Amino acid sequence: MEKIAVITSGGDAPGMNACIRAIVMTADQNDLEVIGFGHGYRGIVEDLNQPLRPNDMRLVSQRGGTILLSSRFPEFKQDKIAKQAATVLDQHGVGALIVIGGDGSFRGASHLARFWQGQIIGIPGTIDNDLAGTDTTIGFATAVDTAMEAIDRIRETAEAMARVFLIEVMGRHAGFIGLHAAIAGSAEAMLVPELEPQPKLADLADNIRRARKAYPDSSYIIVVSENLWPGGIDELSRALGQATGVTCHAAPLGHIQRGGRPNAQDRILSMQLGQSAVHAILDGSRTVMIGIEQGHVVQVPLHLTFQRDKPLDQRLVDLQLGLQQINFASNDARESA
Ligand SMILES: Nc1ncnc2c1ncn2[C@@H]1O[C@H](COP(=O)(O)OP(=O)(O)OP(=O)(O)O)[C@@H](O)[C@H]1O
Ligand SMILES: O=P(O)(O)OC[C@H]1O[C@](O)(CO)[C@@H](O)[C@@H]1O
Repeated sequence: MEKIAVITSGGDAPGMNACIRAIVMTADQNDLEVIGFGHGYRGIVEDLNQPLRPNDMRLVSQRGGTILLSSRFPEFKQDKIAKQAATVLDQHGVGALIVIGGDGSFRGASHLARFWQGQIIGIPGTIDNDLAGTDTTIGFATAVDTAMEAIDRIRETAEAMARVFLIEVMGRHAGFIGLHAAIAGSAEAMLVPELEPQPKLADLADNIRRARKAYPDSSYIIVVSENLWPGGIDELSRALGQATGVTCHAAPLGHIQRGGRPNAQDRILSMQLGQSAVHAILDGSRTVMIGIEQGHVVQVPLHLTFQRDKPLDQRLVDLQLGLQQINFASNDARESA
C-alpha cells in the first residue's frame, strides 16, 4: 500500500487543517503518498483530487475551516454513488481512506466499506462532540471558546442595560456545546436536549421574575441549544417575555461557532489523531475511528461511534445546575434585615 487519500466531510471544524498536516507529515516519513479529495464524498465521486505534500502544510495548522473543503452530499447514501466512489479510489490506487468528519461522515464511511476493499479510518471532526468512543472531537474546544467569548460580550451589554438574553448555541441534537458554554459563561439557566426532565416554561419564567425582583440591576443569561424549542429561541424569547412581562432578547450565535483559528487544545488533538490514523493504517486497522479517551489514543469500530449514545458528563451537568441556583431566600432575608 503506497497511497492514502483524505477527505473532510460534513460541517467543517477548527483543527481539521492541523489534522491534515499531521497525516501528510506522518505519511511522508513512512514513504506513503497522500492525495486529498475536495468537498468530502462529493470530491471522491467527481474525482476532485489534489496531491498533499509536506511543503504545502507549513501554514495550514493555524487556519480554521478546511483546506480540502467540505460539503453535505446526501446523494452518497445511494449504492450506485458509493460504488462510483469506490471505482475512483481504485483508479488512483488508493489503499486507505481517512475520513475526518462527524457521525454522518462515519455512516458514509461504513456505507462505502460495503463496496470498497481498502482500509477506512475515521477521525472525529465536528464541533458538536456527538460521537461515542471519544471524549472529544476536533473543533469542539474551539467552538466552546468562541461561544464563551460571545457570551462574555453579551454579558457586558446585558449587565450594563440590566437585560435578559437567550443565547442559542449549536450542537445539532446534542448539548455538549450548550453545557460547556453555559458553565464557562456563568449562565443563569441552561436548556440542553439531554436534561431530564426538561425545564418547563413556567419554571423558567418564574425564575426570571424572581431574579428581576431580587436583582433588578443585573443581567440574566439563558444558554439554549439549537433545535430544542419549537420555533427556536425567537419563539421562546417571545413566550418568556409574555409570561414575565420582561423583554427577553434572542441572540443566536450561529456559524461564528464553526469558524476561527483552532485553539491549542484542538491543534494538539488534531495532530495526535492525524498521526495515529496513519500509524493505524500501517498496522493494518480498518473501519475504525481513532479517538481519545482519558488522554489515550483508542481505536473504536466505526459503526459504534454513531450507533451508541454519548451522554453528557453528569458531573458537569450537576455543576451547572448547582451553580445556576439563585438563593432568593437569602437575598430576601438580607433585605428584610
Ligand atoms: N447514512 C449515510 N449513508 C451514506 N452517506 C452518508 C450517510 N449519512 C451521511 N452521509 C454522508 O456524510 C456526509 C456528512 O454527513 P453530515 O452532513 O451528517 O455531517 P457530519 O459528518 O455528521 O458532520 P457534522 O457533525 O459536522 O455535521 C453527508 O453529507 C453524506 O455525504
Ligand atoms: O452549516 P449547516 O450545514 O447549516 O449545519 C449546521 C449544523 O452543523 C453543525 O455546525 C455541525 O454539525 C451543527 O452544530 C449544526 O446544527
